[in-house]
Amino acid sequence: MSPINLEDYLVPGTSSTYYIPEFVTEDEEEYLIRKIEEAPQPWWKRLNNRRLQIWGGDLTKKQTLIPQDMPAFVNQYPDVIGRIRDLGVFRGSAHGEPNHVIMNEYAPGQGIMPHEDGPAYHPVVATLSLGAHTIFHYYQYKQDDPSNPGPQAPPPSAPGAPAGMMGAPSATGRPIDPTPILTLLLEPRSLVITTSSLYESHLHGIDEVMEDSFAPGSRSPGEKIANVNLLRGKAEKDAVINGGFLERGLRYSLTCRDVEKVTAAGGALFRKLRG
Ligand SMILES: O=C(O)CCC(=O)C(=O)O
Ligand SMILES: [Fe+2]
Repeated sequence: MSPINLEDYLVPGTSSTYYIPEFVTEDEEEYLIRKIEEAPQPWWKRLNNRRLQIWGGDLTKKQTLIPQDMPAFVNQYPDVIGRIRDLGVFRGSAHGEPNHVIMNEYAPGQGIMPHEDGPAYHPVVATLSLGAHTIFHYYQYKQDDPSNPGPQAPPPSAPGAPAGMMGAPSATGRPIDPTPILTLLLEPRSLVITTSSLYESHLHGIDEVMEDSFAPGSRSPGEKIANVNLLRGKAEKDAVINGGFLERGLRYSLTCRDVEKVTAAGGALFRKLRG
């Protein structure tokens, strides 16, 4: 693949969010999905509404990584980690490349509530989508505006916001504005890179829906899809431009980050214990 010029993939209307379609090929995607599905059962962690695997080690309560080797299918072939390093987006981070990956699995109807990724990480996340598309929303906290009606009276401009979310307090206890400030369509095989204030002071989430409609008046009307001109898939582009819809499928996301603090002995100890 020829070197990627990041600026060609800047999401319009943002200063530091990038969307790179076809970051891996269809063959690489198929291989990665096979490896994910072949993983031994104990690698999976089951949450209320989805399953995930954590690669690169566990975080302590003090937000320090106890490192473990990444599976070869992420840093050898097809070397997703190396390709992300070569983009240069982690140049200012402690290790210059991601050392930690949370791999989420979403069945249709599953998603993730708006949240922040938190302070353990250098404030950059690169997310590879595999298997199916999703719609990814960024949110801001409600402004401290005395004229703001507050959580009891959500603005009418938030059609179809997920139940339980309207003015819901976040993990930090601060109410969230339910109208997304930015919405992206993430195609399978694409990489999205979130940095700066969207990482540090905003939230992100995925609605729990079986399909995404782009019709006028829906939650993600076509004109709100900020990366429409960067999309590669014909079905995806047509749905967005013509106000159609896309059914959700089984999606995997590899969220790649750099944990700044790492214990020195962890990896060696782990390798010794494993023999
Ligand atoms: O699946 C995604 O694209 C997002 C996952 C996410 O936000 C997270 O793991 O923190
Ligand atoms: Fe997240």
